[in-house]
Amino acid sequence: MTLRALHDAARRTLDPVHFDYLAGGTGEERVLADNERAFDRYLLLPRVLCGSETRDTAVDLPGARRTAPVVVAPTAFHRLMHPDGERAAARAAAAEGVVLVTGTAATTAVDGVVEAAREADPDPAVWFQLYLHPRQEVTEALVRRAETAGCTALVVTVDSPVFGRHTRDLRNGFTDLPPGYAAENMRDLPGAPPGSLIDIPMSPALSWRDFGETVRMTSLPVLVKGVLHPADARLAVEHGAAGVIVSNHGGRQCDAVPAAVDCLPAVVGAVADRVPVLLDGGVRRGSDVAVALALGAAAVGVGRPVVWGLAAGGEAGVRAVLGALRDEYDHTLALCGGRRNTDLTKDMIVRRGETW
Ligand SMILES: Cc1cc2nc3c(=O)[nH]c(=O)nc-3n(C[C@H](O)[C@H](O)[C@H](O)COP(=O)(O)O)c2cc1C
Ligand SMILES: CCCCCCC(=O)C(=O)O
Repeated sequence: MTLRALHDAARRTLDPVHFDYLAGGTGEERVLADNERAFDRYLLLPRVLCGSETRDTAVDLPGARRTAPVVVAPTAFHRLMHPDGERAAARAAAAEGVVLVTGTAATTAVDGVVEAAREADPDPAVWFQLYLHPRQEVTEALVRRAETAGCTALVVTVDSPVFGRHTRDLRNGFTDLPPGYAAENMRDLPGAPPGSLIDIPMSPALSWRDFGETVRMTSLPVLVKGVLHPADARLAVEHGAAGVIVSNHGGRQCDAVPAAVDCLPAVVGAVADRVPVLLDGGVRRGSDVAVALALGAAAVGVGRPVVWGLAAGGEAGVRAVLGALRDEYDHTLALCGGRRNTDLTKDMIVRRGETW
């Protein structure tokens, strides 16, 4: 099935309020639209007579050597989308040989997510996405939970000093999870009675110092997610980040920022000689993966399409999305004369309408 067909199937399957939560963005959804549209502005300039019969798309990322430069970006509340929720996504990602990022707001606790990934691959790569808690002991408890579960890296999301105003959710009155669903990682944390949950508060008072303290509390590599400004990418590396994810949260935070891919070259210029730079936002086809890699990304994250697959077909649906992206990417790499990811280089990018 094509990604478009899976999107349509997800729309037919899901409660419209939950579909809106998945599909929507902040404000007038300008950034959401631009993330996808921006990829149309980049074209690939193939090289010829330099390819090979088979290609090696493997990638080395912090805490993970995987078979394709695609990462399942953290998306909250999978059990709203399919009864098997995060477990289905984890099995699919592990079976397809890609990193899965599960998160603070997952509806399955991180140990269950890693356990499910191990059903498909005894040595999976599951990263844990962390919203830093204003109380450091809560952040630390979440870090220990991820370490104990077997996560191989942490991802700290820094683009959410306050929660974005998701227009569709506000219109729909979708402000809380329905009964029977919870952000399970927030259960039994310090300061809460046994068995109870605590909130995931956003705090604009968090700083690079808090990020640095998180890096120091673990031996796992810590990536930072949600960087657009090259100066922040440099600060992230100075404070110990093992990788930088260029992201505007899929157009769900500030509705006046550039498309993620347009921010990639400056961040690559700032730090890619020191740490891997990843990108997410608007990746919908294998050629988008190739463009991002040619612009200097080590890998791309994919958010909504994975959840379309999950809603439409559970584990098989997620595998269909990841398999399609991998096949299209491999095909594009072949068409560009590449043998491996690093054969895609910046000189192979032209901007639509510009001469070079
Ligand atoms: C439904 C949904 C939930 C999300 N939840 C989180 C989250 O809990 N933590 C986080 O860091 N990013 C979250 N994101 C942002 C994604 O990780 C990612 O940045 C974004 O989806 C990429 O854009 P794409 O959907 O166009 O691929 C979420 C995105 C969506 C669509
Ligand atoms: C206060 C609950 C936090 C959920 C965060 C989910 C998210 O990041 C999103 O974009 O939605």
